[in-house]
Amino acid sequence: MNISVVGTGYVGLVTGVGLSEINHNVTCVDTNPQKVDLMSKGRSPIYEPGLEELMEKNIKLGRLRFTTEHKGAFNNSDVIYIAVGTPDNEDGTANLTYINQVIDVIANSITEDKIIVTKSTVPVGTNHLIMKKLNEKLPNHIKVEVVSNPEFLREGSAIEDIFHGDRIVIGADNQLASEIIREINKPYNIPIFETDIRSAEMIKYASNAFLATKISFINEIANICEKVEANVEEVALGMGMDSRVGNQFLRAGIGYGGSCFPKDTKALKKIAENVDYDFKLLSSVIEFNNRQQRKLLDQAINDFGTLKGKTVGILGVAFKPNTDDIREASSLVIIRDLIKMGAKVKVYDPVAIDNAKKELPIEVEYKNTALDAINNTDLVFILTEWDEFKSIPLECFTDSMLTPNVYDGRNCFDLENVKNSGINYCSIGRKYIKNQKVKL
Ligand SMILES: NC(=O)c1ccc[n+]([C@@H]2O[C@H](COP(=O)([O-])OP(=O)(O)OC[C@H]3O[C@@H](n4cnc5c(N)ncnc54)[C@H](O)[C@@H]3O)[C@@H](O)[C@H]2O)c1
Ligand SMILES: O=c1ccn([C@@H]2O[C@H](COP(=O)(O)OP(=O)(O)O[C@H]3O[C@H](CO)[C@@H](O)[C@H](O)[C@H]3O)[C@@H](O)[C@H]2O)c(=O)[nH]1
Repeated sequence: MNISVVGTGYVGLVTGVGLSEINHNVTCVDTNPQKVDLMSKGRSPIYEPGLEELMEKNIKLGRLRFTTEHKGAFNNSDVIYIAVGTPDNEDGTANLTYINQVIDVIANSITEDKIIVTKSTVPVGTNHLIMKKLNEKLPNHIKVEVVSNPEFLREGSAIEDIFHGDRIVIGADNQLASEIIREINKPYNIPIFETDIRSAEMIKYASNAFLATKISFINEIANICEKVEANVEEVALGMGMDSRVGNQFLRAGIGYGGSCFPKDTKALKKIAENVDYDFKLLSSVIEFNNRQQRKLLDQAINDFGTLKGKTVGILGVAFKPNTDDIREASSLVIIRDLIKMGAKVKVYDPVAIDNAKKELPIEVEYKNTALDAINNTDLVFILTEWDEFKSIPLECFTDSMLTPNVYDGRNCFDLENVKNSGINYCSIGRKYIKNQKVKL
């Protein structure tokens, strides 16, 4: 099948690469010429393990190409996938500017019937609006069918997810369109769930909101564990053995971030509000997560009175390991506040430094190694659980910090090992340890 994919962020690029790998002819279109140039050479603009190898392979085989020209790409394709961003507006609603731009460019470009597949996460009702707008704008002899095909990949394991995901959701009103999209996806050999368009749109938001709720739930349990001297990791293991609970998404930490959970929870709350439904549970999840992101910072302020003038090392800016994405990362909240308070901040991340430089205040100092970021600091925050950080010998903290105060937001170290290390260690949901009260 000949396919165009519009937008080459995480979803568009991985979708294009995945479809080419299962033998479709794919043209990815993006408005950003620098990105298109880079991708045409087989280079990925995002850090995603395994992605470049597949890009190179499929470009060589002639099944994957990149362009800035929508019209040519669309008219050589049977199906157009939309994968542009749907960021949040200030009020939390989904911003459909890029979707609307794509509607216009499709309406001005196509010369025959097409199937449009929406990969972007869009509020319930949007796919019907896309179909209505397109059919109004297009000449009478050209018709489009719109199919909702939400994406569930996770950053950092996108390649694994695209080929081994739990399900592919196809929401369609038109049976023929649904069958064509099912056929396109068949080689993935992943269970396909066919449903109506609105339910498909809701499945995406409900899934993300549910996972965000699960994380917030374990984080609240973690906060109680600290007070009753239980260990949240043990609790999560014990809970997860119940298959009704499930053992995933029970890692306690400093809250969820990323390009999806924060914006999609807010958008779902707004979707509910628009039909006069007060989604109280989700509002509380959002509010709680905002507090949890600051939890260790508040703890440090509480411990030391003020962090003004202190030298602080930061390990990890990415919102999770194996990605260079820093969108809505808990690290951003903490680093910005530290700078505002007058702390001196030294930051290290294995791959996200370039993105951090674009986002963070200019006062932040960037280091080339974890050790450089730790060296001569009064306290260290661990904000992403990169494997590299988990293997730092504990002596590095005691030997090179001015005072070994470590605030570990991702529970990277075994408590037993830390206990005898001489580190003043604070983690999440595990008994708070301070060997000695050190005033900075
Ligand atoms: N990032 C994820 O892990 C993930 C996972 C599942 C679903 N989603 C959803 O997928 C959608 C895309 O997310 P993303 O993170 O990949 O987006 P992104 O914002 O990182 O990238 C979007 C890309 O679209 C391009 N673009 C914008 N307008 C265009 C146009 N008119 N024509 C061609 N290209 C255009 C931009 O240049 C950019 O490269 C969102 O709705 C998101 O919620 C994202
Ligand atoms: O037990 C856990 C699991 C995750 N997180 C945090 O939750 C956030 C999101 O993690 P994850 O879901 O692994 O990454 P994303 O790439 O944001 O993927 C989510 O968002 C995507 C975009 O919608 C969906 O496609 C995926 O299915 C969904 O998992 C990160 O900050 C993680 O640190 C935790 O704190 N504890």
